[in-house]
Amino acid sequence: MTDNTYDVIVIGGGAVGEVLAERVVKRGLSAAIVEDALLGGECSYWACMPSKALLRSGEALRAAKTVKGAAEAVTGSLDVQAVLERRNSFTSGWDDSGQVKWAEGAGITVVRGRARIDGPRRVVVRQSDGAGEQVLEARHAVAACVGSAARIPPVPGLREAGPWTSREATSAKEAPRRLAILGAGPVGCEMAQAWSDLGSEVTLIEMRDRLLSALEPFVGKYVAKSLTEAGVTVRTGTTVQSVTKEGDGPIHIATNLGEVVADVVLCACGREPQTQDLGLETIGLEPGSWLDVDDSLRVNGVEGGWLYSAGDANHRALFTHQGKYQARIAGDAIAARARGEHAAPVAWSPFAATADHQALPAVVFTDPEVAIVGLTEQRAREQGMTVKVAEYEIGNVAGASLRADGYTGHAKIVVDQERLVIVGFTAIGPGVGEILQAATVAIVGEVPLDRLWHAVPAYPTMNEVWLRLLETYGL
Ligand SMILES: Cc1cc2nc3c(=O)[nH]c(=O)nc-3n(C[C@H](O)[C@H](O)[C@H](O)COP(=O)(O)OP(=O)(O)OC[C@H]3O[C@@H](n4cnc5c(N)ncnc54)[C@H](O)[C@@H]3O)c2cc1C
Ligand SMILES: NC(=O)c1ccc[n+]([C@@H]2O[C@H](COP(=O)([O-])OP(=O)(O)OC[C@H]3O[C@@H](n4cnc5c(N)ncnc54)[C@H](O)[C@@H]3O)[C@@H](O)[C@H]2O)c1
Repeated sequence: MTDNTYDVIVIGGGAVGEVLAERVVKRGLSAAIVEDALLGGECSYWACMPSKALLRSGEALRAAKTVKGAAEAVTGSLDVQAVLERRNSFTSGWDDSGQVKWAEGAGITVVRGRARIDGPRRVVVRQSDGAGEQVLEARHAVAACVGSAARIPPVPGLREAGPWTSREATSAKEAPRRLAILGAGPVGCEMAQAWSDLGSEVTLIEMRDRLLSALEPFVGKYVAKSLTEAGVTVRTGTTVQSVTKEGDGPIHIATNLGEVVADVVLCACGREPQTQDLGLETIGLEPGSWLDVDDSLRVNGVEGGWLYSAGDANHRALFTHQGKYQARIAGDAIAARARGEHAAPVAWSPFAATADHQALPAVVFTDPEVAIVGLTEQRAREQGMTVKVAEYEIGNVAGASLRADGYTGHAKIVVDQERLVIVGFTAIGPGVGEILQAATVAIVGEVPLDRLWHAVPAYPTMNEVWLRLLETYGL
């Protein structure tokens, strides 16, 4: 045993790596996190937190405008500088010393540098301070929580135009005059909302025929309508052919439906793995690939089963909350196996991230926001389920009409006809993120509809949509 031996070595100190390290330490193991950049990762500095901070002020302003009495008091517009300063406070000015203090307080060793795997249970770190290389050994497990990076599609001229990725879009210090966004997934739609609120002329370009195309079709229509009303130019079914930028001049984006001119182009076209230089070839895995894991987050195809991966790096569910859930599951599985237990990843046991498959919740923070958990109707049918759906206009419930004059929103449940349980829930409307957990509990708990009928929503809250959905379904 040397000083550089730990029970568990976590590569990547994003939100997910931090939770995994904390979990194993709480279970009595020693742990080191190797982090190359800022401890806290993407979510804290370039993703969830700064993006939501950029969005919140506009949402609050609009919310006040939808309540008569309060609306009359809104006489100004957003203070852009104040919004950006508030965003900066959420990223602690891109300083991770608070996170390092937390980790050390939790009993985790933080090693600064770029890590690569060098054969079984061995990690070599190129130290950030230039001091050379350090070799770490793991007694029980290495967990690769290395996250993901923005994907730049192979469009001629795009890279040369110096596009923004989500990193620049969440950390920019001023609003571009004209912003073109490629891709209308969660990143593209949220950033269109945020920078439009902050004064940019935004054009949102999506190659598919609707926004947020992985979700129920009504979602994309609502978001397109609200973004258009906010002044965003929405172009769906649009293929980018080439991008040209000459000197300091504007960027010209040639598409199948004409040209878009912008000062900045943001690539919001999905994510790619960060495993090119992780040393995967030393253990028989393919560099540059997502890490394929079983339900206990153990990487498949590694002899001895000592390598785990949680969070974006395994490409199961690219959300902070779900990555942290995986980290808790992986941490418990590692600790149990270190005690000599089998820790079989049986569905819904402490050692299986079962919710990744059946109950993945998410909120897209456009205005109105989108809340989803479980399967869409189409996905459920593709999985061979016989389903019946119920839909309801949320504005008809008293709680929603009190919340905003002219509240507009829509909700849908997907019910498995064999088991008579809800397998999917989607809602769009102001504040729907706050009613999502009820759906998650119903799906995870596989609560039978005839029992759910007795879960009475308090009046007058937006939760009453649950009663209306069940009535529309036929109860
Ligand atoms: C704009 C945007 C907004 C988002 N908003 C939300 C949201 O509102 N809610 C939500 O749930 N999700 C959101 N997400 C997704 C969320 O950010 C990710 O799912 C989450 O950050 C993944 O966490 P992670 O720990 O797996 O990876 P990361 O946060 O990427 O952390 C990985 C860490 O590993 C380090 N690293 C990588 N390779 C090495 C190496 N070889 N050696 C040492 N260190 C290494 C990196 O420096 C990094 O710090 C958003 C994503 C984006 C892009
Ligand atoms: N609120 C949240 O929880 C939140 C917010 C942002 C991101 N995220 C996470 O981050 C991940 C990445 O988000 P994302 O939006 O970058 O990826 P995504 O894969 O969800 O969406 C990318 C979009 O870009 C489109 N696209 C791809 N290439 C294109 C091209 N050349 N031209 C035009 N359109 C193109 C795709 O059709 C798709 O609609 C998501 O999977 C999500 O899990 C979550």
